[in-house]
Amino acid sequence: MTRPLLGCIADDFTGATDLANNLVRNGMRTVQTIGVPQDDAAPVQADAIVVALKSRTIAPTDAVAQSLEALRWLQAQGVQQIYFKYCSTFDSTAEGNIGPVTDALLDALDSRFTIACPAFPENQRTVFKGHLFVGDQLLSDSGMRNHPLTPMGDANLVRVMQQQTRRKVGLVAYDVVAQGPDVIRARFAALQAEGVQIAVLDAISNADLQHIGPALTGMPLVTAGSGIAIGLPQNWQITNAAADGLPSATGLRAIVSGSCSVATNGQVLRFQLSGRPSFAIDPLALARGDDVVAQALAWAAPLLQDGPVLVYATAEPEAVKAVQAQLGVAAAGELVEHALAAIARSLVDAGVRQLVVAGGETSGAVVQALGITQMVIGPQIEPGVPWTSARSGENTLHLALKSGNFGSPDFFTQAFAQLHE
Ligand SMILES: Nc1ncnc2c1ncn2[C@@H]1O[C@H](COP(=O)(O)OP(=O)(O)OP(=O)(O)O)[C@@H](O)[C@H]1O
Ligand SMILES: O=C(O)[C@@H](O)C(=O)CO
Repeated sequence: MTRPLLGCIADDFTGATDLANNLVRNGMRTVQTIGVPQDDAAPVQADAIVVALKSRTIAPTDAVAQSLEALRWLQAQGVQQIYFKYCSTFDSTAEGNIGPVTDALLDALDSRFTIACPAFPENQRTVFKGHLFVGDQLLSDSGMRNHPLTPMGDANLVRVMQQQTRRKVGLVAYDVVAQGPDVIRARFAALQAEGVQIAVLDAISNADLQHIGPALTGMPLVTAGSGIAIGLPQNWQITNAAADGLPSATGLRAIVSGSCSVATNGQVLRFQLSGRPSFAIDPLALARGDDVVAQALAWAAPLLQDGPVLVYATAEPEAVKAVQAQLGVAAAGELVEHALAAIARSLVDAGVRQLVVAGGETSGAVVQALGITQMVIGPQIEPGVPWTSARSGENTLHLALKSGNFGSPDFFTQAFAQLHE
């Protein structure tokens, strides 16, 4: 029997598969659960467990409560280390939820020190002198400054984190990280002597992540994006080459996209330009009560044999703002998520077994509508996005949950080519 070593709490669903992907690629057999499993669920046989929550933008007290519930369940599984996964763009507000959840987990673990590091160099997220870069831009100059729910107007992570926590925040800067684990550990000790309990870490390459990993051995809580996971499996001497096996893919192919990020807008356009069929969801038609779900399915039915087909609500920022002005931000989001989730379920009823979903909130809604409770992580499609397999009722599905900002322009056309049938 395999005892899980690493227990992870992810604050959204695409972020959870992103983390699980990095663990699998580095040899850890990983199971992803949707929400906290019921008490009577069978013990998980894996090296790592990722509990996917939808807690990024909910009220801080709810995010804390859900994260503590996940912690208790992971502790009951016997894990040795807890990993709180947030976005590589540190998506949060002045209230949280990264700070409050970190504080609550440290308290519950009776621990006095952890790190904070969203670096994911393979996806162009780097941290230098405590500042987060997205590609060549500071976080605060990137598209994230206009995010509707978690606008990021400050790239200085020590300052951002300090606003959200009652603990003292410090920095382990690049010159230390570059010197390897022993020097990093010595800096942790020096910071603790100064009363620091949360250390932001610089990292600009995978080599840095490999330096950081061993310095985290035995630390009860790690808080990070998915990048830090790249350096952790070596701490348990795990090199499980068969970590990414999935069953053969079957059935029809579709994409459901509710992400309005720059990357997803480009991917939708590229899919359309390649001549593949697509169906746009109009949120105002949904609000009028039109049966858009039935219309989408009637459109898709004759096309599915020659799929993939794309059903999308993805739109440019001006169009989204216009809809939000009429319906309200939260109501528009929920309406579209609901519709896309119902469409995904109907597509599966119609025989779709290979499904790409774009957007974290959208993925959450779709996965819940499909009644999925666990996902097996398979091979990586592109950095941060693996194929997974999951049971939905009687069916086995292949699912790819794509974070809004991840993936090359050809992602929607390329993803299916990587599945073997
Ligand atoms: N045309 C639209 N008008 C208004 N809201 C929309 C529209 N299309 C999608 N939405 C909503 O926008 C939100 C997009 O969030 P989602 O998390 O799915 O994507 P994302 O933020 O790009 O992804 P990620 O969280 O992975 O970065 C959802 O709530 C979705 O329902
Ligand atoms: O870390 C990231 O950027 C992603 O896994 C994510 O969380 C997007 O929602």
